[in-house]
Amino acid sequence: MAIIPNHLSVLDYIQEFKKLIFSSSFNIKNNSSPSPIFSISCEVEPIDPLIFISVLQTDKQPVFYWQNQRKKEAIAAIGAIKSLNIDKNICQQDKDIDRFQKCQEFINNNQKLIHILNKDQDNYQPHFFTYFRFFEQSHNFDNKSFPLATIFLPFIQLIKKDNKYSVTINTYNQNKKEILDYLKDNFSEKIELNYKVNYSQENKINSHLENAKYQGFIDKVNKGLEAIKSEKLTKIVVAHALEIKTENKFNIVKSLENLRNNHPDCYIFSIGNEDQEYFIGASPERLLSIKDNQLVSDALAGSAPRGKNEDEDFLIGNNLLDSEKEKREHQAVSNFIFNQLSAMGLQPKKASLQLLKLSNIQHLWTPIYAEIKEEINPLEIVRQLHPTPAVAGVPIEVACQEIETSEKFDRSLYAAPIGWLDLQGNCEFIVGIRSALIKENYARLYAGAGIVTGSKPEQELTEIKLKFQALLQALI
Ligand SMILES: C=C(O[C@H]1C=CC=C(C(=O)O)[C@@H]1O)C(=O)O
Repeated sequence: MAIIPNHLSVLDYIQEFKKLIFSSSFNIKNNSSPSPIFSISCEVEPIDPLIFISVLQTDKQPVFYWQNQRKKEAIAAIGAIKSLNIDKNICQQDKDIDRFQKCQEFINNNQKLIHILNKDQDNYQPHFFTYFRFFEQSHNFDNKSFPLATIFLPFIQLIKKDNKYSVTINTYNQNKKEILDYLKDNFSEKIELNYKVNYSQENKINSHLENAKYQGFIDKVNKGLEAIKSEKLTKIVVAHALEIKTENKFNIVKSLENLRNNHPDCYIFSIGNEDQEYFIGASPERLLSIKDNQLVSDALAGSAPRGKNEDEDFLIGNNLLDSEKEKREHQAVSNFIFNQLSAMGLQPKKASLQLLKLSNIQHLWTPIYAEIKEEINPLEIVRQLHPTPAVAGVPIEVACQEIETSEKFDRSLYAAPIGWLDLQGNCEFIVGIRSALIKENYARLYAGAGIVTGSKPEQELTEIKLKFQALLQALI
C-alpha cells in the first residue's frame, strides 16, 4: 500500500519523509541490541548534495559531506542509526585502547546486522563514516569538541558517482515498499523545492582573537629549526591556528559552496556533530583509498605558490621539482608511507615525483600504489599511516611531542583521518588539512608547513598565510 496521500504538499512530504526515516517508532533505543538493520537503496534524479543536507538535516544529528569535483564524486550522510564515540574518558580508563581497532570492531559487529533489501543496487551499498582527532592523548584537549574517534552508520546517505545519484536508507523498518515509494516519487525535485537560499546576510570579522598572530608561528618555526640542529629530529610540521569571531553566524552551506567553486581539485568536506559544531575544509591530500583491492596513498609535501601567468607558473613548478630542500621534505613523507605499507606485508610501488597544481598553491606529489592480497583491515592501514610526516615530522614520536609542547591550541580534527568504508573492503580517507572548526560565529582556522634544514621562517609564514587566505575567502 502506497503510504503517500495525494494531498501532501511538498513541505509535508519532506516532514513525513523525515519522520519515516528518523522516527524513533522503528528505532530500537539500545545501541547494543542485535536488531537487524534493513538497507534500501534507490537511484534518484540528480540532486546537489549540499541541498540534500540543508533540507534533510535536523538538529542534534551528525552530518558528513564530501565532494571531489574532479573525480565527479560526492557523498552526504545524515543521522546515525548506529554510532560509536570514543572519548577521552574511555581512553583514560583503559590506556591500551586502540581507537582504530575499536572502530573496526564496530564495523565488524554491525555489518552482520545489515540486510541489504535490494541487491540489484550493488554499487550503492551502505557506508560507515568515521573521523579521528590528530592526537590520541593531548593536554591541549578542548573537552567540548569532537571525540577521539567517531564512527557511524547513517540513517540516510546520498552517493554521486559520475552522473548517477543514489540514496540509501538504513532503517529498522523492513517495509521496503513504503520507503521506495517516497524515493521514487520525484524525490530530488521535492527536496530542491524545499531548499531556502539564505545568501543575503553579509558577514564581517568582528575580532581577531589572537593578536600576536604570526609572531607565535615564527617562534615555533625557529624552535623547530633548533630541534633539527640539535639532531632531535629531521623534520617537523609546525601548525598555526587563526581564531576569528564574526558578526553573524557562519553560513556553512555557503562556505562549502565557495570552497567547492574555488578548489575543484580538492576534497571539500564537512563534518557536523550533534552540538552544531562543524569541521570543514578543502583538502588536497588522500591518505588512503582502496577500490577492488587496489590501494593508493598520496605523499604530498613541498609547496610553492602558483605563478601569475603560464610561464611564471612553469618556472615555479620546475624550481619546486629541482629544489633539494623541498625534495627532502617530500621524501620524508613518501619514504614513510612506502615503509609503513611494506612493514604490513604489502609491496608498494612509488610513481614518479610530480606536481599537484591546485588553484592557489602547487605541491610535490608521489602517488603510491599497492595491491591488497590478504585480508588487512582498512582501519589498521589508517592506523599505520597516521600521522604521516606531511603533518607531523620525522621521527614521528619525537615530532609529535615537540608539536604538543610548542602548539598551544587543540589540533582537534586538523590533519587527522576523515573517511568512509563500505561493506566490501573499499574505503577512502583524506587528511583534514586546509580546514576550520566552526561553531556559530566563532571559527578556528588551521594551517601548517613542513620544516627541514634550510627552511626560512619568512617563507613558511608566506605559505601558511596563503593557506589561511584561501579559507578566509570561502568563509566570509
Ligand atoms: C600541513 C599542511 O600541509 C602539508 C601538506 C602538503 C604540503 C605541506 C608543506 O609543503 O609544508 C604540508 O606538509 C597544511 O596545509 O596544514
